[in-house]
Amino acid sequence: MSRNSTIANPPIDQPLPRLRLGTRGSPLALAQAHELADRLARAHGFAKEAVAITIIRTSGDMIQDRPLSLAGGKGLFTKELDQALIEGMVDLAVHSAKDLPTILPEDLIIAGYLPREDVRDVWISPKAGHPRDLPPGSVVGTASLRRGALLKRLRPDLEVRLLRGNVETRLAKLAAGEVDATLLALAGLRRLGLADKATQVLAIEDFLPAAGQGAIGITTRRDDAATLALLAPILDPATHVALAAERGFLTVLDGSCKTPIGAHATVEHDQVTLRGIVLRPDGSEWFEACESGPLESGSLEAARELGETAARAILARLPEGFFQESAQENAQKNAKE
Ligand SMILES: NCc1[nH]cc(CCC(=O)O)c1CC(=O)O
Repeated sequence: MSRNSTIANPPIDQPLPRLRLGTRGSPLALAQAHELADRLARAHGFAKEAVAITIIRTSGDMIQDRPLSLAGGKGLFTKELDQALIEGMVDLAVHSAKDLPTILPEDLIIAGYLPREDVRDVWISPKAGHPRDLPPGSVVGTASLRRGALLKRLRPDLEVRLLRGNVETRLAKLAAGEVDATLLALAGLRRLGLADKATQVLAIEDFLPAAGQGAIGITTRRDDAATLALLAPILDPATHVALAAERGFLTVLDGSCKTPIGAHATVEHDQVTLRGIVLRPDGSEWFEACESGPLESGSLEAARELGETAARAILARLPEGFFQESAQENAQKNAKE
């Protein structure tokens, strides 16, 4: 660049805030990162390019051959992102809230969540419009213990098989006839522009979603006031309250991904309502709870306690040895495959 051109073209842009955003590299993670970057840029009137998206590969992305519940469970999608934040390589990280562990490293916090997408699961099958209509003995692929157990609750005769990979990979395996049907989150399909692949959106009563499903969570360093201030206008308080309740529920029960657990909280008419369920992996037995309480202003703590109360109501009713049996059942089933 010659000296002349520099003089002729003085910088006219405002200095851009440089935010480095860490994300996994899957198409869904990238779609979520772009959604966050767009919202930040719109809220502050700066160019989207001011948010530098940095892809970070996580252990969860590398393990493809076994269920993540056997590979260490929660944290596999976040550990490397956490490290990048702590080391100051990135200023914020974006996650599917569903994949965020209940405990974060001391230096990090969940700054909040974007407004939640539809929380429901969908059914995808060329063979039947609903799980009820699938021929006896058909094979359904899923990597989710929760979806497998909820499905077996409705249809004990179906075979549930492990189906891993990102959303597109799973759809390709279904199209290739590896399984007769699969279940996915509507939110993920929407973000990928693939919502038309859904055969049927499943009722929340039959398929209670995973804690955090449909929400995008953002983590930052606890002491990074500048990043937290930039995020404030785009975060959704109602989603944060609902997620606090769902995560409270999960924390008391089991964060290890070895038990099928569903949790869904809503915030309406100044009330928080949480429904939770714990099932045996084969869907033969289940335990439910529902808790409601007033929404006090800024009451993340109250919401978390509500979730914990619901979880304790279930814990009190679980047969002795429930979690060990569940983990064993899970391990045996996977050993057979
Ligand atoms: N574990 C993978 C994952 N994490 C978040 C979503 C969907 C998007 C969301 O729930 O926000 C998915 C795929 C799926 O469950 O279909």
